[in-house]
Amino acid sequence: MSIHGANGLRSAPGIAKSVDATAEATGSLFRYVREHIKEAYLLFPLSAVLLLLAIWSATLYFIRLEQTRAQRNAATVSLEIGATYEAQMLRAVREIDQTLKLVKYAYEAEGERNPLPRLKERALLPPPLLFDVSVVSPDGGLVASTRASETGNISDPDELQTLRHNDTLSISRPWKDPLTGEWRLRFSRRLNAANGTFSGIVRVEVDAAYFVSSYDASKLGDQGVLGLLGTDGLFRVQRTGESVLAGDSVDYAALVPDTEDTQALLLTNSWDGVRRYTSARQLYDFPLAVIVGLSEEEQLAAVTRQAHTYLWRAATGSLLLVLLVGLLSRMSWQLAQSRLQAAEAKVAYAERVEYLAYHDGLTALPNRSLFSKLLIQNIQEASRYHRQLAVLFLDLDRFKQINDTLGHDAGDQLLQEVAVRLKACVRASDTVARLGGDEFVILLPELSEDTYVATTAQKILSAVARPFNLRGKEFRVTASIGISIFAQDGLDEQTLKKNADIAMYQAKQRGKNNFQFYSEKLNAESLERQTLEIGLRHALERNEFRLHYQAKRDIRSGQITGMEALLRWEHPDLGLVAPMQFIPVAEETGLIVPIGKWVLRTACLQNVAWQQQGLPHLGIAVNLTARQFVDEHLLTDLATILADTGMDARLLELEIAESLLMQDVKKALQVLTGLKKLNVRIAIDDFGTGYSSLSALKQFPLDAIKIDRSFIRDVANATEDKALTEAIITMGRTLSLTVVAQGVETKEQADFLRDNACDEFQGFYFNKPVPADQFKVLLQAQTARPTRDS
Ligand SMILES: Nc1nc2c(ncn2[C@@H]2O[C@H](COP(=O)(O)O[C@H]3[C@@H](O)[C@H](n4cnc5c(=O)[nH]c(N)nc54)O[C@@H]3COP(=O)(O)O)[C@@H](O)[C@H]2O)c(=O)[nH]1
Repeated sequence: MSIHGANGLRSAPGIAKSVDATAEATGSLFRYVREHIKEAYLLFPLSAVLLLLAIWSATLYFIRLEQTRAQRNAATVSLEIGATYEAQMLRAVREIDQTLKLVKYAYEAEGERNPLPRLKERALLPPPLLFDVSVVSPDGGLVASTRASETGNISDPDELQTLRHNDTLSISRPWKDPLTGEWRLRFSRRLNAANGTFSGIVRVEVDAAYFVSSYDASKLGDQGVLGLLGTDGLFRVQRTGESVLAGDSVDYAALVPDTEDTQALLLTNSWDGVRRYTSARQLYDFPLAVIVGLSEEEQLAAVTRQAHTYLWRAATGSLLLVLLVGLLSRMSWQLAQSRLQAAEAKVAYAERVEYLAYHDGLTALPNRSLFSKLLIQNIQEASRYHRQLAVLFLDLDRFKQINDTLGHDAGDQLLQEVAVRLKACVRASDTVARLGGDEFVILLPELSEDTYVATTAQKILSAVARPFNLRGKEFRVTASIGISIFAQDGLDEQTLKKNADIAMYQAKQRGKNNFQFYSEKLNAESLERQTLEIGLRHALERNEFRLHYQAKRDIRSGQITGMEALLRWEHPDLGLVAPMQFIPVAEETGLIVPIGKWVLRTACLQNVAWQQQGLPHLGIAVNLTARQFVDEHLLTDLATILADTGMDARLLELEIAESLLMQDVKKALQVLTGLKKLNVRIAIDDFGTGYSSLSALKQFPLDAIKIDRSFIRDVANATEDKALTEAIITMGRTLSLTVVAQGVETKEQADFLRDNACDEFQGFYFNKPVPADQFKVLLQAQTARPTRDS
């Protein structure tokens, strides 16, 4: 707050505020001007203001100059006229006084009672047209006069009274002649008798206009004044233009300077209120002063007109300049604005481009690039301050299914909702990003508590698991999360992301809807899986797959009744890879579909080849996985393969796991019916593990069941397994299905199955899976010498 005044009084807060605000506004204005001074829209007006200042300064200067000159001139003229007028009046009054003195002399010295005729005769009197000379008795009676007939007021008691006691020149008050209406003046002197007593007066009467007859309108104008003022302050006569007046009273002392130095003063004349350059001079020896006045308005009229012309021109010029500058400034402003707008649009565009470069268009979350940058920054900080951070890799578990069944719009809606839920689960300082598809990644830069990561991961799982409302229906998805921690699981961005991905994969493997922390063990598994996956992608084209064949034998005769084609992968580095290792990877990646087609085609070709070689026409079984089973092209592909290879469909058996059929009975029935129409045989694989209902089994168009190896393993000893195996065989027989026991490894197992009327065996006890050439030998041997196992 500011303190004003020496008394230390503080100003009121409101005033101080408004002063501050004004100062601030002024400061901002100056700053703005300073920053934009080079802009034409400011430069033009500023230059124009300077130019206007110059124009108006010059105009006003010249006007003032001319006014001063005119004023001086008016004063000078007033003085000059005054000097001339003074001389005229002095002469006129002196002449009048001379006449009075002459008559007085004639009266007193020569004793003439009426000297007027003699003096007139000798032409010593002034012209009678203008002057009336009279002799008046002490009582005011007219003794003699040059006027033919004396009219009007001939006796003036004041005048008589004054001269009775004084022997001076008396000048009367002006009086108006009642006959002519003209103002008149009388000049008188005392007449003495021989003994010196008052004997009357001699008088000269004059038309007052005589004294202002020198009024020259060319010099004095219409409003000038010429006047004869008595020392008593009474105008004896005054003339303005054609108007002759008398009798006005003024302050003599104020009007007539008591000095030799006469000046013309600009005064408002009290008798008519007109401002005039007024000069006044007292007449030497007489109680009179001459007054000359030049009207200010008239004297300055020309200058005023000139000034108006100057002002008009300056105003016109200023207006034109303002208009021109206004126009130029406006154009320049518009140009600057459009430049500014273009620049702003450019900046906005750049910002938009940058935003798009770093954000996901669907969820508005940071994208992969931005996440990488943030992760790198946070790793640097965590490293500097010896802190931990966590990267959570999240993948939705059933997203593809929702996308496929509900469409991409619903999928997008789901992803947006997931993004919102994820953000709600973390702190503002954490980062949620979308990498693409249904993959999200979360950065927890500060792990305040040991349990924070796990708590957050669990919170996320719960949030995602809550139902989503898509297209008016409730849907549920789950998520799998992999977690890597800096610095224990990686020191750089790539490693942390990769390890979180590995952990996420493990979470998927472990049943989904869970989270896993990265570990070295996980890494090893992941590496192996990666190696397999990479190799699998090229295995077909590199012709690395082989088929081995395992015999199925009749339980009584021991004759080979058929065979199962089993896939093998000859990996260039890993050697022969077992199907249990690579088939799950092929299933997950979808590679099982082309690989499965290759198996079907190869098995059929081989079977047809053996038939053509004269070997027995035996059935051949091929396994189908879940993905193959639901593949929409399965039936057409199969029909094509059968047609291409010339394989008898009735000799081809497809083995489908019981658990797979039971997942979706309706769908299974639909596919099995289609397969059946192609005349292929259908066998339920791993029977006993899938908890089939009898009603479902009855619906399916089946040909065989293969009792799962786990029952056979202890069938000779375990009572429960015996009972179950017996029950399965009975059920198979009831449904008229061929019952095959798989995984038979011992004589005891074979005996038990034979005793319980199982139809066929398959297992190492008889044959292991072998390559085609070796299996051919088996077939040839059987053709030559039928065998019997008993
Ligand atoms: N979709 C496809 N699945 C296939 C294909 N080839 C194989 N598989 C599946 O891989 C699983 C493992 O097969 P594999 O390692 O070949 O094992 C088979 C036999 O070697 C094994 N077997 C046979 N007799 C015995 C035995 O006495 N003891 C014992 N421990 N193992 C034995 O059983 C496997 C065949 O089982 P099954 O298919 O249930 O008849 C396997 O589950 C195959 O399904 C393929 O081309 N496509």
